Amino acid sequence: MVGVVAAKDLPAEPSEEEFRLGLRSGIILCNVLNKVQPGAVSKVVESPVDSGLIPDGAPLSAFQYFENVRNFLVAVQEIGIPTFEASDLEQGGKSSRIVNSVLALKSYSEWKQTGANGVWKFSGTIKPAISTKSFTKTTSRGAVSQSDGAVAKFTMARKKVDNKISIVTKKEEFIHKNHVADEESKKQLIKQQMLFDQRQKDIQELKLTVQTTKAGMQFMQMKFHEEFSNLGSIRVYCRVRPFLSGQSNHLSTVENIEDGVITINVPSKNGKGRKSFNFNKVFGPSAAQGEVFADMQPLVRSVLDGFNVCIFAYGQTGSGKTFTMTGIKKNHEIRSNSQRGLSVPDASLVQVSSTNDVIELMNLGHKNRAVGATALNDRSSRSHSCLTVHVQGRDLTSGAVLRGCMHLVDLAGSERVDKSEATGDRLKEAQHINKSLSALGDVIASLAQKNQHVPYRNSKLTQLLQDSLGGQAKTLMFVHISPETNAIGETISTLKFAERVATVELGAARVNKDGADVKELKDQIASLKAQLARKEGNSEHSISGSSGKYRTAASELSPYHASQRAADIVDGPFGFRQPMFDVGNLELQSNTTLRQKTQSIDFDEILTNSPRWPPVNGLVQNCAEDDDDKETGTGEWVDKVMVNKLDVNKTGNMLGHWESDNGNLSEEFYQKYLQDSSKVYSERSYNMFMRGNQFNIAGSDDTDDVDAATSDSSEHDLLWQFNHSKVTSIANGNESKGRKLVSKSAKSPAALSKNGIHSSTAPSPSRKQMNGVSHRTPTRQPVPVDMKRKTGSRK
Ligand SMILES: Nc1ncnc2c1ncn2[C@@H]1O[C@H](COP(=O)(O)OP(=O)(O)OP(=O)(O)O)[C@@H](O)[C@H]1O
Repeated sequence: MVGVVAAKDLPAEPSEEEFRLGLRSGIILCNVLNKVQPGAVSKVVESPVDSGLIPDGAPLSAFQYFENVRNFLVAVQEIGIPTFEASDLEQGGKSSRIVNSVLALKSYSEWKQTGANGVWKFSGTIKPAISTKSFTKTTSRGAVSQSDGAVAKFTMARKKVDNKISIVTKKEEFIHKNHVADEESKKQLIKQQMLFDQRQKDIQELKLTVQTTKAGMQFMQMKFHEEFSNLGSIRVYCRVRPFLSGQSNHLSTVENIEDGVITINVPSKNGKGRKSFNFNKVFGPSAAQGEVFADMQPLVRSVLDGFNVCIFAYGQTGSGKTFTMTGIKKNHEIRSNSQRGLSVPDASLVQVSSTNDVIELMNLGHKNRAVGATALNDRSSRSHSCLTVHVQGRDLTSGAVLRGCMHLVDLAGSERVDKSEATGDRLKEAQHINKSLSALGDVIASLAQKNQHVPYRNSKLTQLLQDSLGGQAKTLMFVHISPETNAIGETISTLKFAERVATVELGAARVNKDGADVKELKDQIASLKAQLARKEGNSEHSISGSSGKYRTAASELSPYHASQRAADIVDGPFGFRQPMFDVGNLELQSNTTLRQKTQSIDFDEILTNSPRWPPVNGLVQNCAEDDDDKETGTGEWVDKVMVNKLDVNKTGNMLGHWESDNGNLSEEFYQKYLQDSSKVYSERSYNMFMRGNQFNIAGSDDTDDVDAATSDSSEHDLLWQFNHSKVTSIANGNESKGRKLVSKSAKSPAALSKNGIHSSTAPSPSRKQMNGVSHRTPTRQPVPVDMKRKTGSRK
């Protein structure tokens, strides 16, 4: 049986648990009451705990519970305490204890603050108006009678409570709204977090893509450089000179320049035609020097990577070759000042401290290029000029040695002698120049046709360029043209030639690199050979007597001379991979006449007074290199940049008369130059000088001289045979005598004999083909057994 306890039975003060239970049970009571008397409690607040909004055990909202209790009490007040069936209470799932607890609540005049966190706090103004006296104890269906008393009071209280309730409700709504807002912002936050995560992921992916692309780019770049390095083929640039100041007619033959294509206006039957030429690059008349240099900078820089580089300027006389190669070919201004007299503002001022310094400077000035006025160029270079820079670097980590050298070749201009109005010496020069340029054409033609034999030896120029044209160097030909209409013939032939050059395929450019260990071994061998050679030199000294002083000195200088000299005589003064300084010394030894003539030269003095340059080891190392090492064993360069300037033809021209018929240097030469130089020249200037000497000796079999004498330098010399087949040229009968000679000389020693040249001075292609090496027996020199050396033929 379930009963309702009478007030007297109520505990004086319910326990906290009872209190909570009472509060919790408010909803049950309301439900039970409503069941007994439907509609008694109009509003039953669902417990937030029961509805799951507040997790069990969390602080409870007193209002929510209390509201139910209050509603129950109000309802009881109004309808009277009903009689509960036990089952009713049971239905509520709670025992009578609950009911007791609830009833216990009303016995308090004020609600108390209970609980630890204060959420229970309720400043109770609700005071149940039910008098405890009005409760009647019932037995089976215990009924409680309603008290008559404090209805009015209760109504007032109820109003107050209602007010409170509305406030509380608002607060609850506010809280609810906040809660909803919180939920919303929570969702937003989560959404943003997800977005952020996604972005992060995207960024990571992008980063990865960038990295991959970067790596790809680097790879491509590397490949490009690799391929560029290996390309090896000649690059051809073209430059158009602007009209010169003073020229009145500015009608240019150049129609258009665009992306490496230059279009020239050419006269044709119909009046005007056009012809386009393709090059790697074309610089117009307005191109500045800086622009040109910027383009060539990587090529120049590759010398530091151990490549051999050759840049040669080609073109008609006056077309701007020297301008490109030297920056300006400036006329020094001479100023007259009343106080200081004459002055040359642009001239260099060099400090000197000895007579030698002065002589050396004079020598340098003397060696500066001679120019001569022609009708086509009032300061025409009458020689080819070659500036060589040797560079050696060592990889500090691996110890590998990289060697590179760069040749800057400013060719003398080709010219039509009728136009240049050259006569006398000028004419000879012109013939000489045209002849060697023509030989260059032959070489290019042979290379383009992939001929087995390439006639490098037909001129000094082609000998000089041999390794750059056929070897593993990087070669840039810088072709120049004049814009004037009256130069159209030369312009077209020049461009045709250049285009032909562009088709030449060279071997892949190679780095001159020695591993540290190889280098060490080479040094050892070189040192041993040096000792050996020194011994031999000493013994020779005792035998040869008179020339002993010189020989001893020379052998100290370089034992390499003895074994290499003949090879150098035969194959040319300096391959591009040979240190140029070897050559001068070499020739001194190789020529007996010279030896006799130079006994008065005090080499000891030169050697003592001058720093040894290059180091003996370097020279000795060359000695250790046989022919097969030629590409890699390029000789030892000093650990600094060394600059040599050599005027190839100039030397020949200047000293043209000192090459006697028998191929030895003329007396006059020794007297005029060497003996003087022995007194005053430092080793370096001496070497420079002797290089020119070497050059002429090397050309002992050179047909230049003969050609120069026989060439008529007609226009056909300028419209080189490489543009047309030789057969055609010859058949046309336009071939100059000199040209025919050159062509034949390259092919038939017999032909040379016919023309008065000793057959043995000409290269022998048939022998080359047999063994792939050059066997040439110069008539003017004894040929040591070891003179064999690689031919100029490209392999
Ligand atoms: N790009 C240029 N801008 C201005 N002036 C130039 C340019 N190129 C050449 N010149 C001028 O043209 C003239 C001839 O040039 P340069 O002497 O360099 O020709 P070249 O081809 O070397 O002749 P040669 O073969 O006869 O020696 C010079 O006065 C030079 O200053």
